[in-house]
Amino acid sequence: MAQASVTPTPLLKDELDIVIPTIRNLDFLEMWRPFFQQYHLIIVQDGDPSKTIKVPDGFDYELYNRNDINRILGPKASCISFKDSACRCFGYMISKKKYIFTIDDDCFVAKDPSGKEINALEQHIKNLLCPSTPFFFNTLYDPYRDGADFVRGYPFSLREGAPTAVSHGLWLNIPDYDAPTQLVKPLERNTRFVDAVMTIPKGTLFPMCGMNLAFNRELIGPAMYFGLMGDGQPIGRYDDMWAGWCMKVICDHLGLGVKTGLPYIWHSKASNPFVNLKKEYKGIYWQEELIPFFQSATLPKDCTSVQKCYIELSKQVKAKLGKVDEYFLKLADAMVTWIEAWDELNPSAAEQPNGAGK
Ligand SMILES: O=c1ccn([C@@H]2O[C@H](COP(=O)(O)OP(=O)(O)O[C@H]3O[C@@H](CO)[C@H](O)[C@H]3O)[C@@H](O)[C@H]2O)c(=O)[nH]1
Ligand SMILES: [Mn+2]
Repeated sequence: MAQASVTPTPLLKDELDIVIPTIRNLDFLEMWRPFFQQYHLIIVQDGDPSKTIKVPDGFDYELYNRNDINRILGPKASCISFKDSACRCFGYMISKKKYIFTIDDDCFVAKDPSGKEINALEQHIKNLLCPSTPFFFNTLYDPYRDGADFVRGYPFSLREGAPTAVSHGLWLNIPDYDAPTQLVKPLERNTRFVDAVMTIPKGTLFPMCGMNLAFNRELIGPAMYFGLMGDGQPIGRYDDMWAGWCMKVICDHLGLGVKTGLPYIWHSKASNPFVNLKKEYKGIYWQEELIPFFQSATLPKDCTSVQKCYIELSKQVKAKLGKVDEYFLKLADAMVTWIEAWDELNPSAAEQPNGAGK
């Protein structure tokens, strides 16, 4: 008898939200339909709330514009950026799911060297569902992938690995370069597909890009604040960088893992490098002081939850970065407001030890 074809239920179908920050119609979803249609979308509409964002039929979504954010958060909405992709972190806060995948609306389905379309979401889920190796580097990269393992000399006491909090994907075509690099190399395209996933070692920071990113919201969600960027702020395009530095310090403290590498997406649009330069330039010199701050940041043992870690970090930001620029005094306060808003919207998960969910 012919077997009825059964469509497998996508992994984490009811445990993952896809968060998209946008200022434009979401036609890009058509290309992602085979991979995204079964998942719930959280669309964070930036800019003019009176503009209508068109979403292709057949997708299950909730959409929040600035009016919604102000209505839901009240005065605490001040911590959510306006006119910058940083607004996406509101989607992380309002979600009720265990996992988040966030993607920009100029990111499309890439193909691997064999020409097969890459299901980026599926790869992120694989990355998040298997452990990380932050305490000892495995030279054959991800030991949990099919066809790989721990190499000789890898301590057996460390082979259980650590829970994975973040999966950082990459980009073919337009790489995520800063404005000066973009200006010097306007035609450079990333054509190099590297078939690897690796854990970023404990004690090492990295430049986290928000355009193709997934994370375990119950393990690290409260640390994924994308800061004060865009309208009314002296800096932009450092939203994901700030979140990545805070997140990594907290992951290292709590013994959580962060992976980078597969999956790739196809990044189709180079934003204007001159506009980007205006947004980024303060960040380009501030980061020479920010990185040493994060590299030397330590959190006390009694910081056993992400919220406690984040509040402690905000105190250190206020104490040590205010001398860099008074912006960081404002940012430190916004970090506290973010946690207050997060706990208000997520009372059951508030103050879980080690960031664990309910
Ligand atoms: O004011 C805005 C501008 C854009 N968006 C949405 O955010 C993403 C990213 O926008 P875009 O692709 O135009 O800009 P990029 O320079 O390529 O973005 C990279 O820079 C990072 C820092 O911001 C960002 O995370 C990277 O992807 C799109 O979905 C826009 O619709 C917005 O919400 N508000
Ligand atoms: Mn882009």
